[in-house]
Amino acid sequence: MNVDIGNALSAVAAPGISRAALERLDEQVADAHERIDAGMEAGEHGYAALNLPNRTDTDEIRVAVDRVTGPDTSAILTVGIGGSALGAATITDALNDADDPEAIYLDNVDPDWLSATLDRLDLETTVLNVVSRSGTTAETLANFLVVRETFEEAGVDWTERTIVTTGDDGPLRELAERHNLPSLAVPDGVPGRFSALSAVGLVAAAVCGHDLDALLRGAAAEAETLTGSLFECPAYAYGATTYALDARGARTNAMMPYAESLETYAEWFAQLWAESLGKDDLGQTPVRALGVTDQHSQLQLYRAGPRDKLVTFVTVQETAARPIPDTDVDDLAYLGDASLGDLLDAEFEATEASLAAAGRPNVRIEIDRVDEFELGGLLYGMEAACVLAGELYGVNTFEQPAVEWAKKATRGLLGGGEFAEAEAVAEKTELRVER
Ligand SMILES: O=P(O)(O)OC[C@H]1O[C@H](O)[C@H](O)[C@@H](O)[C@@H]1O
Repeated sequence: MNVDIGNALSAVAAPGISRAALERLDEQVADAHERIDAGMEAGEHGYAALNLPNRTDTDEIRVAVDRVTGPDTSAILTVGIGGSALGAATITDALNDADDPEAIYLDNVDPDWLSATLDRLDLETTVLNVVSRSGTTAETLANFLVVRETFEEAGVDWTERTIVTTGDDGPLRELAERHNLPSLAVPDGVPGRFSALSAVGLVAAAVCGHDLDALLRGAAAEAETLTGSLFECPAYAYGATTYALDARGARTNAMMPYAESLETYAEWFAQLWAESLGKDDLGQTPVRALGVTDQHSQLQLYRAGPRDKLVTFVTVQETAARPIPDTDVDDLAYLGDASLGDLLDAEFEATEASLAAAGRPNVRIEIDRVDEFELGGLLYGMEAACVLAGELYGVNTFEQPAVEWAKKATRGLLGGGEFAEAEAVAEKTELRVER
């Protein structure tokens, strides 16, 4: 990926960063890089994720997947949530076409939606992919139990078509062993939201026939760029710029890919950014947007609302050729000389310029096309950017203790143990207005 931070400079935007401040920040980037490099070298928790391009065994994934797939595989149903769903979903949503098995992600426990999803699937030809790093996440295990029962009720042997990815121990690991299911391990030291380039993110891609090695090659090429300077490393340029802009008031980061196929990528980015950096009263709020759709929904606010935002564009250089047909309506004649890709490009350039003209900071991330290689680079680059930003903020990038509170409260409410957090739920302050 390439990154253009020109529109984040204070010469263009407010908030913005001056060239001199960038030079000073680059010294901090050099120190942070040393720390990251040492963490990678030692395989330390979290930093180990940046070693995945050279560590993930794609043959092992393919062998496991071969045990549950066949030429008639019509769908892959992934049961997982957060980091155990969003990386895989980003990849299959970006790369799948109509001929590939449908990739579905059960990352919610909404009973209406779950039932409707299961009702429309041909379970005989559906692969079940259960993913949980901890093996204990209530939503994932509850959904799995419901799905398993649905298979049984339909007379379909779920053990023949289920693949599990989980940690070395825990309830899911036990279940995989008891039923002799093909199973893969979440690699040591890799938090869920950094695991897209491991079995966690790649099983669904393998079932859908995508080139896992090209994904990893793209990530490895991005890893090669990690050096001690933001001026030489696109990932660090992005991480350092977002950090600097946040410190200067851009508290929100709107991730806006200009490709429908990258909509889920913005969701993945939101978890990466929020859970990694949102601690100690610090962190930039990620917002999901989509070009061009959200030009007609959110752009007004981004251009004229409070000066508390950075807009991050992701643009794709090559898109499919799809000419716009000629028309005899005079006012629309200009469209006939263009393709939909030309229109998309023009809309992106106009939006980027409109923000700059209003002095609103924005950053452009460019990828050549939406394919395995480029996507691997984008995912890796954003992870490295996040790790760098975490170093600059001085937070513990790889934990998410604040999420635990609600997990305990939920468990307590369902009778799964004594938790003080559950009692706090009953103490809610009310000021109700009823119809
Ligand atoms: O993979 P799992 O252990 O099931 O965890 C799934 C997700 O749930 C948690 O609540 C964390 O906040 C996420 O970081 C994690 O990705």
